[in-house]
Amino acid sequence: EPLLSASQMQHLKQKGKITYCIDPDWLPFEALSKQAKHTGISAEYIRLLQKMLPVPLELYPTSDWPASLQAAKDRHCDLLTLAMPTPSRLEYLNFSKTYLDVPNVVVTTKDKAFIRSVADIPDSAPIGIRAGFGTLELYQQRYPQLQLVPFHSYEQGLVQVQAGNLYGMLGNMGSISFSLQQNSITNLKIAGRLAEDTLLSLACRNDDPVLLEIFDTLLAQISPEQKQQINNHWLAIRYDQGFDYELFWQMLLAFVLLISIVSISYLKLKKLNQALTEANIRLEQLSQHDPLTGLYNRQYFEPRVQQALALCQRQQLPLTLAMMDLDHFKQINDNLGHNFGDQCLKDFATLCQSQFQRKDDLLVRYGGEEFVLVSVGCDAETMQELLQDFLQRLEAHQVQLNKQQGHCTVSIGWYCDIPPSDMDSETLVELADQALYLAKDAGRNCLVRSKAVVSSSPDC
Ligand SMILES: Nc1nc2c(ncn2[C@@H]2O[C@H](COP(=O)(O)OP(=O)(O)OP(=O)(O)O)[C@@H](O)[C@H]2O)c(=O)[nH]1
Repeated sequence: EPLLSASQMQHLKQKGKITYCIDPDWLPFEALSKQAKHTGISAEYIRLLQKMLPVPLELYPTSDWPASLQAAKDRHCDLLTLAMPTPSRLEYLNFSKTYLDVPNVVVTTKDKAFIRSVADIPDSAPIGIRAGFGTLELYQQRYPQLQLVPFHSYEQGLVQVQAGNLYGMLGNMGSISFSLQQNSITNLKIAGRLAEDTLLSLACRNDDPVLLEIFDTLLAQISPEQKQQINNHWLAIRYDQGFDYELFWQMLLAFVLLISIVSISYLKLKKLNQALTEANIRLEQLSQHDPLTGLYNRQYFEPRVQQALALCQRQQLPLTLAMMDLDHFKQINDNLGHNFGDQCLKDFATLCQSQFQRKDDLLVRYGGEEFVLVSVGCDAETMQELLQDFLQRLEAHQVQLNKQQGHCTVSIGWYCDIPPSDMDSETLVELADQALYLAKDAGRNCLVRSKAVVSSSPDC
């Protein structure tokens, strides 16, 4: 089926040819080459349209765009290839449906914020725009608050943006990108896309309404794929979205929030860990120490004495184990009260700690009023002196609680020797214990060394 009706065909044949005007300097959309040839996007559309027409499409060359508009007004040409419908143009032109839709963008220096709409352009900031184009008319009408400064070329405007005299330059993405590339401008950025696109149509002289019908029909024949191919050829210029400050701040805020949450959680966790560590230390303390005297308890003693024994056996060192039992402690309790008894135990422990201060000395509350000293490496002579001195210091010490006063003494059975390799800790304790009984038997407040159990008399 033919595209055009018989009457439309007849009309065209009567005309003989169709003349058109272009903007001779508006790449990538259209231009006249040095060889006076029509080039750019509209040239490709003209080629496609020509294939569907029975009569030639003929370029009517002009010196500039206003001259093309004037030529259309004067009916020197039947068509304008790419034009925006504006009220003034509608007086002498009809416009086809939009066949080219190009985003409008704003170019600024790189330090400016991202622009999403006209509202993001600061008040009274001068914005450059191409003079004589439909876009100027459109923005003047829609946004009277904008300080639009018309320029006769994009280049002139962009230079002013670079110089800081303009906040930005507004224009369609195709022309702007082309101008940036042509002039090798790299210190500007496309700061944002505006809501309104440049919608371009084919304009036909309005005294010949059949022309509009014909070109609307023919343009509808051009497939989206063909349009895409043309666009890809001329408009596929990658452009920098610019630095999105809004996104940057949002991301920074999110980052700060995240860091805060992590830090707070970390601090809470650290506090909990600290509390846990402290609780563990306390627990360990409790599990290893006697609460009344602060000395190690019997539970702690068992593995330690085995370690000390093994060490001395291995390294042939003298090992001391002194079993110390307070004398007549029941009587002290009975006569002066249980609290006074407690005070005696505490004072005993304090004196003991001050007497046996070596790093490896182990002092243990072994039972009620029974204590053990384990010491590694000290020879028997020195130990004898230390223990003897301790007996005297304890005897001389006055225990005081409230207004009560008293003294306590201790009996000590002690082992001090390089332990034989077959000796175990139970035997060691037993030897000291036996010596302690001898010390008790000998009248208390004295020392008995286990080795000398049989042969020597107590050292009381
Ligand atoms: N105040 C007080 N007394 C305790 C504690 N643990 C044990 N005792 C008492 O210590 C006394 C030990 O008495 P005994 O075993 O008869 O020994 P003793 O009276 O010291 O007699 P000898 O050891 O033979 O000199 C008992 O009366 C216990 O109640 C304690 O933590 N505090």
